[in-house]
Amino acid sequence: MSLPDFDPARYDALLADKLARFKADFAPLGLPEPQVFTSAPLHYRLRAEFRLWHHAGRVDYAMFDAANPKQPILLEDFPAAAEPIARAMPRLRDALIASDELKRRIFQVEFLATLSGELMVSLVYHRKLDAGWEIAAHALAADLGAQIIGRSRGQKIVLDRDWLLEAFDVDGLPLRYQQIEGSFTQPNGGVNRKMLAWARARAAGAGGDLLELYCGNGNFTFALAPLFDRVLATELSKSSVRAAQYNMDANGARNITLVRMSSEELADAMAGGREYRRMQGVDLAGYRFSTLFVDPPRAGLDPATLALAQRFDRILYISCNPHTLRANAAALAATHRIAAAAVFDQFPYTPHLECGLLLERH
Ligand SMILES: C[S@@+](CC[C@H](N)C(=O)[O-])C[C@H]1O[C@@H](n2cnc3c(N)ncnc32)[C@H](O)[C@@H]1O
Repeated sequence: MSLPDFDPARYDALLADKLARFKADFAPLGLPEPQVFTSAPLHYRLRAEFRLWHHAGRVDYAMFDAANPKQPILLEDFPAAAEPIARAMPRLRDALIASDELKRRIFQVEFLATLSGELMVSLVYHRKLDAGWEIAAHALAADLGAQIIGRSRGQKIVLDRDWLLEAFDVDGLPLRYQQIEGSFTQPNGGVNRKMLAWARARAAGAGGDLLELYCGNGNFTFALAPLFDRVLATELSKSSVRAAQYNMDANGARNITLVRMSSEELADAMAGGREYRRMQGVDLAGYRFSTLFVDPPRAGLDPATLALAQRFDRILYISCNPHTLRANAAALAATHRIAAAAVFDQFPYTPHLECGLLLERH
């Protein structure tokens, strides 16, 4: 795949193509007309990662085209990057060029920004980082107004904190999220807010309790929890669960139980399988689940989780991969129909499309 051409003049036509493909793929499953949620055409990405290319005494941001992987494409800027990243990019490059401590054997930089305006910059090296690096990095952190992390093999130096605090509202509901370096967060902040609002609108009125799998740092959990009596939310990644725990307090959530468990384990526990120590104190049988919410990785739902989903009257499914979503929806077609659909243009100028389905029992 070649690098995207970020041309806002092409935005509408590219999205129309993706939408047409999505509608054609899902038509045999009885897809209702999807709601379409657009992205900002530029400066929409809250995460960006670049290689750093050393040449002629300087260093530049580089990306590689899969068709020509040995030839770096040097970048002056990155039009997709959110404003805090776009502002920091030239300043960071100039600071690297000016400081041997910061520049020596650096090979990668990862940016994470928030809608609340925070910024984290992870600098990744092929050498051990020492006190000299830390002094230079402190000056850089002050200059950029950013959290700086230094990484090399087996080493991670955090100058202040390795997380950001995101803050925004959805439907007037204020939401706060700790986002830990290296953990999953939705890349397109504006589109993420639209996904949260769509999920809330589809979940409204269901009542009862919610079971959520793949909850990450609680991105959807805290937006959906006020619509249900109780929520049981599960996630595999330790750091995401740690962030979700922090976010319980940050959002004043009182009706959520969070368990670190894979979807396969949760499906097994719900099917009356083996006893899980992590489920001690959780009265699974006491829940009155009306709705299952899933936002799985690209692979979609595994067979055990699909079998669990079959038992729910309502399944709200957010997916970053229409192919696995289609396969899962087809597997559920005997029991569930598609009651509502949406596409979210999280990844403009690429073939990727985020989508959502509300599946209801026939
Ligand atoms: C697409 S992300 C969604 C996270 C969250 N819903 C959000 O909006 O930020 C998928 C999440 O599934 C988690 N995950 C991956 N495999 C899993 C599994 N087998 N069981 C449970 N969670 C898993 C990942 O750690 C990641 O947090």
